[in-house]
Amino acid sequence: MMAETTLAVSVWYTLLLCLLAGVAVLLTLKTKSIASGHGAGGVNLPPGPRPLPVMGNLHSLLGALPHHAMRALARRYGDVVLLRLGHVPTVVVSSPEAAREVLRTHDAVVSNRPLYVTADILSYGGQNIAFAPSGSPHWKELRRLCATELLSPRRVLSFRPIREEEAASLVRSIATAAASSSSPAVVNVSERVKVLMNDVLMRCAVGDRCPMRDEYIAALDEALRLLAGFNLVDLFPRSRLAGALGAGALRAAREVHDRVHRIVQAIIHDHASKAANNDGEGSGDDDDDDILDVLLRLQRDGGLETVLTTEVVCAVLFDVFAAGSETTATTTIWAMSELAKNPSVMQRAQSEVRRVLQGKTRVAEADIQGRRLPYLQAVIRETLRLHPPLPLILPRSCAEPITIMGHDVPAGTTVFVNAWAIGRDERWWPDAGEFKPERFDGDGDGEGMVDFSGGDFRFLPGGGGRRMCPGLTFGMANIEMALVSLLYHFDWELPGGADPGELDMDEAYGITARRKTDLVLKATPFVCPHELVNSFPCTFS
Ligand code: HEM
Repeated sequence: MMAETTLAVSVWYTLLLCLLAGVAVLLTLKTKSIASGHGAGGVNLPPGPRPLPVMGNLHSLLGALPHHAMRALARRYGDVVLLRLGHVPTVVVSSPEAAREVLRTHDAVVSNRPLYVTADILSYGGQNIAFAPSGSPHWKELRRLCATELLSPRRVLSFRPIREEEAASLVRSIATAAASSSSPAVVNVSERVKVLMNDVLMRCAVGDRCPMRDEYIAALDEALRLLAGFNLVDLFPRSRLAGALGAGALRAAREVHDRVHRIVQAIIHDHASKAANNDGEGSGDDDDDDILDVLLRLQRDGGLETVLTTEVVCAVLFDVFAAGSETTATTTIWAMSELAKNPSVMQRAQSEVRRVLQGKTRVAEADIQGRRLPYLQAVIRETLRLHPPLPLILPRSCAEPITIMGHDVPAGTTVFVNAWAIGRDERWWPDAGEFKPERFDGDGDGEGMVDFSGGDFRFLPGGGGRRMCPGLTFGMANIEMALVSLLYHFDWELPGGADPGELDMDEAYGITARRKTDLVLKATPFVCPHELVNSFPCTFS
């Protein structure tokens, strides 16, 4: 349903763009070419395609996903390309050197996000972590809280039982489905993994007891769709016509925002009354606290650089859920897709997992911690190289004029780092299009664990610099637990004897690069989950 709506919007939008292009050509308005790379007054602008009047270079992005179209432009014009998307001057960088200049050399100047009209509504006017101005005490305090409280290694560890329980429940449901059919179960892996990650994130964020969970998830899904950008009101913020034509997106953003806000307020109210019943002590044990418990405690205690109003609490919860669930589900689904497409890699990953967990009937995190599964970790990294869930990381905005690779970039320009294109570039990754986890495997013939904490600019799944993702440790723990559980308990193959090499790997349009079609695989139980050991026969090695 949502995919259909998105498609309808894109078709409508494409038609509108074509109309605008037609009008522009008919009027034959003269425009200044920026392809030469020289702007007025001897400014050395980055090269790029010639913009049309009104729409700028939007037509250059038509017919392909934005990160694909941007890679094609980089191949033609170079690693730093200037575009005008509607009214918005935009630079796209597509090499590690250029990314280093954005994320390290000019980090302080390029660390704000452009606050599009829809993002402004959905982020409570930039009061959340992802859209707050980077120099502000508010953002600094929220980032500090992420590091020390909300997403700290200790907090991530404290969510271990939630990860284990939810992964076990996924395994149980697949095993039960397999038991009820005479042949291996056909499993919609995409749907199951999305539910798993939604449930894990929801429990970590607001606890078990959220009666409005499904409604909240649906509203957040809609919010993510709107946040994908490329709405008329975002591209033409100064145009009254675009304002009128794009009023629907604005209305939808306000409506979703109100819905999310109402639900979170009710959840907060529920938490607050439970805390009151516990004499204000939350759960009583800091390690049992969910993220909302922590935020409410900090709100009560005060003494922060910023005031945690209810709006700020809602905005931070929005961040945690919206940023955390989609990225981890998308990565897990792509990892399973690549493994299904590359059976020898699947076999090697499964052998490692089954050797380490031999004799167990359920996956406990304590058994897989540390470097016990180096090949599986290499599989996750290789997945993130080929399928970074945020292919253009998140947009940055240039506060002052800067120079990138010798090109002048004016203040106010939106900057995209095409992490997807960099990860697939033969110049830095031999056999770039192939799924070869060995390149990340310190024990194999690869170069070992490439740093993915933003220090190696060939590999930027979590972005870099001061705005780098604060949730990577949390995300990786969720992804690893899901993959280990799926690989340990089941053998997987494509249904109907389909050729693995033919598996559809197309991406859908959106803020994240998810699969276009659901991943559907055949699951044959290999190790029975604990609760079902005596219920039906499983294959044991
Ligand atoms: C594999 C999992 C994940 C990936 C690949 C990922 C990727 C990213 C990327 C590329 C950015 C933009 C960074 C930049 O502009 O340089 C980002 C920002 C962010 N991520 Fe993640 N993320 C993941 C998981 C999570 C999780 C689990 C959470 C929280 C529960 C989270 C919370 C955030 C937040 C709050 C920001 C905004 C940071 C800021 O603007 O200061 N992420 N993430």
